[in-house]
Amino acid sequence: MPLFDRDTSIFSDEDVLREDYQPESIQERDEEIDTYMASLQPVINGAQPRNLFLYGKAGVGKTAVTRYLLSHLERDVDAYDDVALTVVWLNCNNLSSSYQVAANLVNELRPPSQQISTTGYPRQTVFDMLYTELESIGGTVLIVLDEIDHIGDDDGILYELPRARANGYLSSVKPGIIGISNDLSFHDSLSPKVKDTLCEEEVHFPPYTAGELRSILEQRAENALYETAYETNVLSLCAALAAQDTGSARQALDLLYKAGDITRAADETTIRESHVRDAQQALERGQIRQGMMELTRHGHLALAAVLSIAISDETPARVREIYPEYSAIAERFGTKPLVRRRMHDHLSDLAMQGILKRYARNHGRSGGQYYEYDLDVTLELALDVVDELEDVDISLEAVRGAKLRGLR
Ligand SMILES: Nc1ncnc2c1ncn2[C@@H]1O[C@H](COP(=O)(O)OP(=O)(O)OP(=O)(O)O)[C@@H](O)[C@H]1O
Repeated sequence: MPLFDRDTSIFSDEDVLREDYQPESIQERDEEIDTYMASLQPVINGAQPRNLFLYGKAGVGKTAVTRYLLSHLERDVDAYDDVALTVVWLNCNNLSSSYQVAANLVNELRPPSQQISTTGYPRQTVFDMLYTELESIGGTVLIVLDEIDHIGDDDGILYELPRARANGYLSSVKPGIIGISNDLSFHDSLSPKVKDTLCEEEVHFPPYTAGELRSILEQRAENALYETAYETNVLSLCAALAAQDTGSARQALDLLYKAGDITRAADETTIRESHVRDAQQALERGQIRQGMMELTRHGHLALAAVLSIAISDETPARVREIYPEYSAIAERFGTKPLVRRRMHDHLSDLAMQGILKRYARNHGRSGGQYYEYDLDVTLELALDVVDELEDVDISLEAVRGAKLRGLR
């Protein structure tokens, strides 16, 4: 008897639920697609492309829609002899300057044997190399810069590249930039010059509603799961949970995939609501674990302080109550405590990551505001995760100690 055998009851093609799967059609984004297509129209007309800025939170379809439209555009330009389109994708994660973006673009355009070092050249040299590469391609070149917000303040390339033709650096190529960002504040932080150029056209992708997520899930489930693999309300539940939390299609798809996994692991043949709820907990745990793993030492210490206060049932707690606990734990583990304000920065970061919850309170008549913090996840979950993090940071030992005290 084989050790492994094929899945015959849950997944007919589980790859369809994976992150990198490109759906053949896009659901529920008609308005955004209309605006997007209008912005791409000059390309098929053989004109200079417009620059485009797409923004919206994670998982709301920016990449999926871009891939879908650009693959159609690449196919459709074939019908016109006078348009040659090249699409270049660059993820700007970890690229924090125009120089780095330009150098990485050069490498995207060059064969592996002619790659350049991404440091050490004068800025203009790298830009000149980029212009040379673009000229050698010719035609229309659409440059998709995903996670463009990583470029930060050093955003000159977003102005210079689209203007390169007008400024005489390029002649045989028509470049256009498609910038994608899930940092909603990036748009406001752009300099007016860059904003005018890059944001010539803008498409905002709002979070999905439960109904929209349901139709995205229906389309995927049809190809990914056997017809009898799930109870009817399962898709609605995944859609509702994701809509209440983030409005992200990625989250909804992850929930369904995980629920299928849990069902399969339990040797059952039908995904039910309880599997979705278990999946939600498992994913949440995974996220918290990831968030905790990535904390700095002082992040761990600040979290340890809140956890130990939560164990004594004294949360929400004010910063001035958390600070002595934090300092005591830090000293116990041989780390010099930060000043209160800096520890507070760590508490804010933990709140941003969804590990802590922050409440702004007002001092009665005297005015002024102060903050209180509490766990944003159940104490049980946080402690379980901490228990699993055997090798993380010694500071979390403090929490284990507190846990034992609490149990006594
Ligand atoms: N309208 C849609 N129709 C079908 N599938 C979709 C739709 N929107 C999103 N998806 C799917 O959801 C997942 C996440 O979408 P996508 O990667 O496009 O999000 P994003 O907005 O680019 O997120 P991020 O900013 O994190 O990169 C992908 O698997 C994608 O195929």
